[in-house]
Order: sequence, then C-alpha cells, then structure tokens
Amino acid sequence: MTISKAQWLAEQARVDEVTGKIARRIARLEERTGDVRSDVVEIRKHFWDEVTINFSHAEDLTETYFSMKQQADVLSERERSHRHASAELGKFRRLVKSPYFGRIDFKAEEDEVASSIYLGIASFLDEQSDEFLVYDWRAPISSLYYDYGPGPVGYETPSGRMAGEMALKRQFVIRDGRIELLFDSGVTIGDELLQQALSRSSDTQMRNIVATIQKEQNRIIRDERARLLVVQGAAGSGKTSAALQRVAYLLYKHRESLQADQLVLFSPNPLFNSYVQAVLPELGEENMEQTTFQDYLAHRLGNAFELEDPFDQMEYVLTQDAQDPLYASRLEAIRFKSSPAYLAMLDDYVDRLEQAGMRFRPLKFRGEAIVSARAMHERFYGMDRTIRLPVRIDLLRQWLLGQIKQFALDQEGKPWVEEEMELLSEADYQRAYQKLRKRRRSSNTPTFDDYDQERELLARVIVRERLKSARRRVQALRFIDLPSMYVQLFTALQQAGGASTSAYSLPPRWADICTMTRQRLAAGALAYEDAAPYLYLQERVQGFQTNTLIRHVFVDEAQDYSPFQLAFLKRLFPRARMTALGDLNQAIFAHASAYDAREPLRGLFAPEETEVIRLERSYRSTKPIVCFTRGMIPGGEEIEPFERDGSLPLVTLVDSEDSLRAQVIEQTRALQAEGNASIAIICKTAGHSEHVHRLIADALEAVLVGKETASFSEGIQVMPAYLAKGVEFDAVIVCDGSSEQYRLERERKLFYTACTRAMHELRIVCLGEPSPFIVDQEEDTYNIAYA
Ligand SMILES: Nc1ncnc2c1ncn2[C@@H]1O[C@H](COP(=O)(O)OP(=O)(O)OP(=O)(O)O)[C@@H](O)[C@H]1O
Repeated sequence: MTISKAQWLAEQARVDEVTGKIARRIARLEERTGDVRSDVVEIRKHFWDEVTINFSHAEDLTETYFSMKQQADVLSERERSHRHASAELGKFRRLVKSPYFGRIDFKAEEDEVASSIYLGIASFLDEQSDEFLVYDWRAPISSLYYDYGPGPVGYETPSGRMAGEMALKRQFVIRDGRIELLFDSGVTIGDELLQQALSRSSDTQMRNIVATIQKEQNRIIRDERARLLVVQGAAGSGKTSAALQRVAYLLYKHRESLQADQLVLFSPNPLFNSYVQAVLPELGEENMEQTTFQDYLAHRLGNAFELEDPFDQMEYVLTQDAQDPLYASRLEAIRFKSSPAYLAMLDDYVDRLEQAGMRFRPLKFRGEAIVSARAMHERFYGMDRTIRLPVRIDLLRQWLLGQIKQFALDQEGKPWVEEEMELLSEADYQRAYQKLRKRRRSSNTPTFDDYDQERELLARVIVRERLKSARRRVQALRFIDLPSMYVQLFTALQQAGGASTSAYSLPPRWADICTMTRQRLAAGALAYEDAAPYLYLQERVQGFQTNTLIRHVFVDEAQDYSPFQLAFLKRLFPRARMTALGDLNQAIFAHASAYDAREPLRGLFAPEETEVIRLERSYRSTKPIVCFTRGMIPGGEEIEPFERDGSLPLVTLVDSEDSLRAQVIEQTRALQAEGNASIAIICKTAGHSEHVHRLIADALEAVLVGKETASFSEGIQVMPAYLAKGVEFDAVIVCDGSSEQYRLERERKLFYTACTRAMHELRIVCLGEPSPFIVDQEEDTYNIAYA
C-alpha cells in the first residue's frame, strides 16, 4: 500500500520529535556519566585518604576494617551506577539513529480508540507524559507485529490473553534520523524490507534480524513451554539468527532473574563463535557463554590424553583409502560409539563395576607402595555393595588420605629424611624454618630451643612436603585407573560378559574395533569418538560434575552431535532448558546424527516436554541457488526459496590443473568486479585447501582458513567445507566439484553444505567429471561451461 506524502511527512515529524527527545536524554546522561566517572576516579585516587588506618590494637583493626569496607562500598556503588548509565547511553545512541522499524495501531476489545505502538531495538519512555514513544521489540505487545496483519489479533500478557483489532501495520527504514523507506503491509513482514536486508553484502559478523523476524521464527524466539525446543530448518532458514534473538528475548523477559552467564551456546567451531558475537551487543545485551563441544571435552579431560579433534576425525574419514579394511572398522567404531547402544553398554558396564572390575593405580612414594592397587581393590569391594560407586570412591579417597598420614609418621625417622635435612640449602632451611615457626604459632606450641625437637619438627615438614603430590593425586582421584577400565571394555573378557544383554548388541568388526581402541589408548591418545564415552564413564564412576547454574543450553548445528553426545550434554546441565538447532541434510560427520528424518532428537526428553518447529523457507541464497541446491537432498522440494533473483549457478568443467587454476583466478576476479566483497573458495579437505591456496597465491590475495583461525576476514578466503558451517559469503566457488571429490553418499551433505554458503553467486569448478550431485539436478537449474 502506498503512503501519501502527508503521511510520510507526519511520520518524519514524529521521528524528529522522538529523536530530539532521545538526543536530549543522551546529553543529560552524558553529563551524569561524566560526573559519575569523575566521582569514581576521585574515590580511587583518594581511597586511602578517607580510610582510617590503625593496626595498634584489636579495636583499631576492626575500625580500620570497617572504614575500608565503607569506602569500598561507596566506590562499588558509584562503579555500578556508571556501568548502568553507560549501558543506557549505548542504548540511546543506537536508538537516536534509528528509533524504530515498525508501527502497529492496536485497539483492545475494551478500548474506544486504537493506540499506535512503535517498535524499536529498545524501549524509550517519555518522562513527561509517561508514555512509551518506542516499545522494545521483545515487549509482549510487540508480538502482534510479528504474528499478524491487520484484522483481529491477540497476544499473551502476564495476566492472560489480550484480544483486539489491528488497524494498521507499517514498516520503516530509518537511517540517521531520516525515513528512507516507509510502507504499510499485510501479515508477512515486508518482503520489500527482507529483500533489502538480504540483498546486502555479507559481513564478517552476523547481524540482528529484529526488524524482519518472520512468524515461525517468532515462535522459536518466544517459546517458553518446552524443556527441549528442536528447530529443524533448511540451510539459511534463520535457525542461528532466531536462536540469537531468542537469547536476547530471554534476557529481556527474565531480566530480574537471568544473567547472560547462565546461558551457554555450543558452536560448531571457534570461527563461528567470532562470527555471531556481535549480535547481542548490537541489541544491547551481553553475550552468553560460548564454547565448542571439543573445547569442553578438552577442558574436562585435561592433559590425560592426546585428544583427537572432530576435524582430524573428519579429515581421516574424507581422505583415507576406502578399500582399506581398517577404514571400514574405524567407520563402524565411529558409528557404534556414538549410538544409544553404546550408552547402554557403558551403563551395563558401570552396573557390573559395582560388583567387580574397578582398576586402581598403586599409590607410590620413592618406589615404595604407600597403598597397593590390590589393597585399594580389597578396601573398595569390602564396602557395602549397595553403596553407589561415587560414594564408595569418596570413602576410599578419605581412607587413602588417612593412609598417607600414617605413612608419613612412619617415614619421619627414615635415613632419607636425615639425608635431606643435611642437604637442605640455606634457603630451603630458612623456608622450612619459617613454616615451622608459623605452625608453632598457630598451634600454640611453645617454642623449644631443644635441638632434637627442632630436628623432629623439621623432619615432619620435609615428609609432609614430599608427600604433597601423593595427597594431590588422591584428591584428584588419580588413583582410579580409568584408562584401563575403559580399555577393559574392549577385551575378550568384556565380549564374553557384555555381549548378551538385550539393550545392545556388538557391532560388526568388533574384534578390529577392540584392537584399534586398545592400541590408541596404549599410545596415550584418545579418538574423538571415544572422548565423550570416556568422560561419561568417568562421570558415572566418580559422580557427575553437573552445572546447575546454566539455565539455557543452545546447541547450534545440532545434527552434528551424536545421540550419545546430546544425552551427555543433557546430563551435564540438569537444570537447563535446551534449544537444539539443526538440519539433517547438513549432518557431515561419520557418526549417527541425533537428528532423525522424522523425529529429530527422539527420546531425549519426554514428548510433552519437547516442541519441534520446522523452518522451510530459505533466506540466505537467491532463488536460483536454492532451486539448484535443494535438488541435492531428500525432501528438498519442501524448501521454499525466498523470492530474490540472481544468476543461475555456473558449473565449469576443466581438464587440467592449470586450467582449474586459471578458472578459479578468473572467476574470483570477475566476482570481485561485480561487487562481491566476500568470496569463499570452498574445498573438501584441509589438505586440498592448502593445495588450492598455493596454486592461486601468486595471483590472488587470499587467506587460508584452518581450524586454528580465530575469525573470518573480508575478501577472498580458501577453506575446507566443514569450517564454512553456519556462515555465509557473498559468493562461493566450490573447488573442485568433480565426482572424484564428491561421489559417495556420505559426501552429499558436505557438498550441499558447501554450496548453501552462497548468498548471491555460486560457482563450481570441476576437474574432470562433475559430481553426480550436480548432474542429477534438473538441467535448467544451472549453467554449464567448458574451459
Ligand atoms: N527474518 C529474517 N530477516 C532477515 N534476514 C534473515 C531472516 N532470517 C534469516 N535471515 C538471514 O538469512 C541468513 C541465514 O540465516 P542463518 O545463518 O540464521 O540460517 P541457518 O538456518 O542457521 O543456516 P545454516 O543452517 O545454513 O547455517 C542470514 O544472513 C540471516 O541474516
């Protein structure tokens, strides 16, 4: 619907009025923050002047303490006030440039006239009239904007549903206080606005989408009922975007009780972390905790093993000789060790450990056993067998500390202590002596001048010092030989004992799997597929170190997690709700995906606690790119492209590496000339990326992206497909898209993932026969060229 000139001018007048008020508020706030800042600086500078310091008597000490505390309290109150004012200031500075993006005229059933509600990234209250000149996009009433067009409407409020009539829905693009675009619209939020948002150039950082959130996405953002919210959405359908707006929504809605550090996002790789970290600050919120599953595993496992990462596992799967029988066994191992069957096998194993099978490491000192493994074993299984494993472990730990104490007493008269005493350097002696004096003071032991007693006490200090590391080992439960217990699962014994339960059956190639696992562990290494199961065993034996602080766990690219890994995450965060975002068609790992075609994440939570939302519309890529890529995957016909025009994907066939090089260089230059700021040359593996990068390095300034790269840069980047997960580029060149590279069924999703990273232009260069995933497409969905 077109807007008349008068309407436009009236809206601009309102923008001027509102921005004027915001500007005045900013000026006042600047003055206030300036004052508070000087207060803080002053207090810090003169902190000690205001404090009465006197250590002469006990009462003076108390007075000194209170005087310091009072001064510290004043300082921290001023600092808090400064932080708050700065945050307000930041919000208004963003608002003054673009105060709002939408307007709805809403008349509640009991009202006579409609009121105009203007929506922006934050609310702005007119202090004189006490009227909201701008409503925060997360306010309950703002939901109307995303869910309805003009007509009968309703929204949820804390006191129940509010029904009424929407008379008008209007959208704005305001830049630097000037309205650039203005129109009235129906239910869907302006295709025009979306067109504008989606035609822009890609960024090295993701942007917020609050002005154009779609109805389905709004459901994801505002859902509060489900314990587990599963989003299954096509590539580019806005899963990550919706998740980030959801974080902002939750922080706003529960601002009294929820802090940013109570939400954690599991990202696919560190690059992705940096890609998404601008969204929340842009919306005036703090970033949530961000990590990767790998980082989490590495953190928990410490340096007990050399831990393989998922990318190395992926490289192995993509590059090893498929004819090698060991390769088939490894694939089988990866599949099995990520399945619920393996979880059942581990549970069964833990049950049996209650009766037998625990392995311990002897506690040694100077080559002598303080406590032997056998003694620990006897002590452990001598306890009441109904006591749970972690409790028994704790009892054993306490017993061991007692044994060390006893052992220490026996050691004090030993010749090695005498020797050490003689060999103490002056500095060591002084240190020991100081310690001794301190202990005497604290235990009120009278001072002796007696030489023998002095030596006796010194001996005690020496023994205590030397036994420190044994005590530390016991405290850290390192007397449990977990690696051996894990290996035990892969021995003949286990096969005989465990294979017969109905909860699981052993996979094919089990003997090979056993050998491979044993060998790797013997070399001090842990395969990626073993990492979560190993930790699971550790937690079941020692007790789960759960995190009860976290209230919301977000798992992006959830299809890349195995059922095992997600079950594990659920257990680690028992008080959290989970939001899992994924796309079965982008499940690129060799293990089974927790996403199932019909029912993603079946069985993780009870059905009544689980909500599944599907997103079928794809926003990232132009319509021709979506029409081409959706043909590659089963069920792709349901993916609905957003109507954004562009050129057909171009497939170029070359017959030599020289001409591949020439094509990549020529096409990259052409894409740059057409205005594509970010261009990704996506290869299959890290090795191939390095090779292609070398090929083009003398002609193009390109950055090679590897798993250690911390953030994306602008311009040309060469990277393996798995590192492009979750992100997007103006143009993508897949190099190379031949059947040599992408032919096997399991390579289909990797290829699809690579192609769907393109926003505006997709090119595929093939050395030799093109991949079947290309030629199986309708011919009119792409152009072909021969070089
Ligand atoms: N409602 C929207 N308004 C404007 N842009 C949107 C909207 N929804 C999605 N987009 C844009 O579409 C692109 C893809 O979004 P996003 O990365 O969130 O999708 P995704 O489903 O996580 O993709 P993938 O699974 O392929 O990683 C982004 O550029 C995002 O800004």
